[in-house]
Amino acid sequence: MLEVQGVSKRYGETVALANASIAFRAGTIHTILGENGSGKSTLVKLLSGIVQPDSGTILLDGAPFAGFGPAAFQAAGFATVFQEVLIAPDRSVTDNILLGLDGLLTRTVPRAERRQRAQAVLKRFAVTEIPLDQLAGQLPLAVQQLVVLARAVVRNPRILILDEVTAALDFADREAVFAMMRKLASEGCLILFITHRMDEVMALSDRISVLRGGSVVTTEERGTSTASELLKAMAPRTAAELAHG
Ligand SMILES: Nc1ncnc2c1ncn2[C@@H]1O[C@H](COP(=O)(O)OP(=O)(O)OP(=O)(O)O)[C@@H](O)[C@H]1O
Repeated sequence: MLEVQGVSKRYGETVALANASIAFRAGTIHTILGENGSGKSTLVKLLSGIVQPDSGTILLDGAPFAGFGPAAFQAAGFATVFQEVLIAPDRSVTDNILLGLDGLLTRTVPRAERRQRAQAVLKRFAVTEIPLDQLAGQLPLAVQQLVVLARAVVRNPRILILDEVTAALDFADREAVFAMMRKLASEGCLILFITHRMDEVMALSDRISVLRGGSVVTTEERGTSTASELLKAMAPRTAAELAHG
């Protein structure tokens, strides 16, 4: 469904991605694992239309995807929730969620229906009650992250990219987000999941790719490697130091 083929990206002297290739499958939760600086964020930015590769190709449904810029990627069904909470602080929760939809639609849909749509999408995963009319900037950071997640989900994306989004959430909301991820995947959505937490990786992933120094070390099915084998693939030296105390 989605494939990156031989993708490279440098920032000056720094190689962020080096000839990286991963084939993703629809209807899976595909985790990207890697230490800080291994290229995860660069891959996320590439698949969000924010950075362009120096070389290599993105294939969507078997054809090279020529679009550039966030709007082109969104139109093709990609939705990304970034690690940094990108909220419009002076707009209501409802407005923030419906920012995910077409601008014209959000202006023409009556207020009551706008609230209903925002409520419906939040119900899919937020346990915390979120006041729809409150200015989003006044909410705690974890709640803001749920609002941003709702903005992505309201678009019914084919490809949902979640970059460290669960870190700030409390336990109940995190579990609810995981349940939603599983449900979306069962409906055919591809979910790219970026996390540092090995328990989440082992519990949720259908497939796992490990990045190291911008290269893809492995792409494998869940259960192929143990958590410590994955850690070793991510950071062989750290894993060896841990093993030898
Ligand atoms: N805009 C930039 N300018 C210069 N170097 C950059 C830029 N963005 C990323 N890099 C470098 O590229 C490499 C890969 O970074 P990237 O952010 O993709 O890694 P990451 O695995 O997402 O790390 P983190 O977990 O810290 O977000 C790093 O060495 C980083 O310092």
